[in-house]
Amino acid sequence: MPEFNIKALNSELRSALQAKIDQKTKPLGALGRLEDLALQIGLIQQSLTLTLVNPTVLVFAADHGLADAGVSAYPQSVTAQMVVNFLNGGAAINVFTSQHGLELFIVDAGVNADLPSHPQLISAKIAKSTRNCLTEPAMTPMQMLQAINTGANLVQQQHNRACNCIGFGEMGIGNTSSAALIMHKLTGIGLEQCAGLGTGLNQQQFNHKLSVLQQVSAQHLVNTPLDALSHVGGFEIAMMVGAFLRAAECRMVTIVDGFIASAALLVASRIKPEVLDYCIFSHVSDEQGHALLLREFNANALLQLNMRLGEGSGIAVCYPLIQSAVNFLTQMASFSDAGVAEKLT
Ligand SMILES: O=C(O)c1ccc[n+]([C@@H]2O[C@H](COP(=O)([O-])O)[C@@H](O)[C@H]2O)c1
Ligand SMILES: Cc1cc2nc[nH]c2cc1C
Repeated sequence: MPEFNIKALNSELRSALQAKIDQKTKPLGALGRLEDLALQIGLIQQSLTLTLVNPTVLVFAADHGLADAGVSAYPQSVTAQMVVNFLNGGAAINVFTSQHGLELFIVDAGVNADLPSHPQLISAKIAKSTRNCLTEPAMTPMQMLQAINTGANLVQQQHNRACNCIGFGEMGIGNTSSAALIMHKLTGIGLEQCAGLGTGLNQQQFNHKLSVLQQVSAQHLVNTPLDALSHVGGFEIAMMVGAFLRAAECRMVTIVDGFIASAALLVASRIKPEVLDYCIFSHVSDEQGHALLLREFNANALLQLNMRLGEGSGIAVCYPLIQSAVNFLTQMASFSDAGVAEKLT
């Protein structure tokens, strides 16, 4: 496992940031959670002058052997088909990233198909799909480490081209099952609360998914977060673990998407709890386990839109709020600039 040198946010600038926020021409506290965001971003960037440079979404795509067990409403082939859709600009994440000026790259972490080369596609396939964890570990420890390293290196490349704000999306038929299993193994919360309807199972199909997940869980004794990741994870999830850790190490503003991304963050945070200091939680997904998982992080997501898409869509949709937080701190007049009288004491 690579070493990640992640510093917890230190509070040195907290009072100066708070003073700057309070001097803006508004009643004290009137920008609510935008003020909390500005403070967090200031502590991440160790500056009173916030910037968002080359904001980027990386979408990690991979297939899951467990999809063979009938745990999703869609066939495995949809993973590759959606990657092609991303490359053609036709998916929700394309629309929302271009709407808000975010860069978008798709990472082939382990899609079960040969994909065309494309300027937005990063080929980093570990294998064509994980193994079916109903019968064997999803990946070898070597594959897991390769995936973690790849995720970290891809974020490093973004950091090297001055990107200081990043989010991770995913695409992988069957990956709500992997995410639920990871959550269950690491938190002890019952599978019936971790699993959900994913891409849209009916009640009977959900019962089947739950019984498959119970069988999987009984097969794998795991003692560490990395054990859970290799036994029941996915290549896209493992890459996101490395990505979250490196983003925090590089002091990047890191935006968290939905249930699957949060399961990756759970693994990362069990390795380095300080990673959470760098995270902004974009939304609460409609996937059943997500609200409970957010509670594990003590997180209060910015949006509740009943979305359950993945792809990084929550990141793109909440990005303008983060921009507003940065912009009010950098562009609003202070009481003295504007000659506005301050609060009566
Ligand atoms: O991000 C979420 O919270 C989320 C919730 C439900 C489904 N998804 C997406 O749906 C796919 C996984 O669903 P499933 O049913 O195949 O496990 C995968 O491509 C995810 O991006 C994503
Ligand atoms: C069509 C489709 C699009 C998706 N995007 C993320 N997960 C997805 C799952 C499906 C099925």
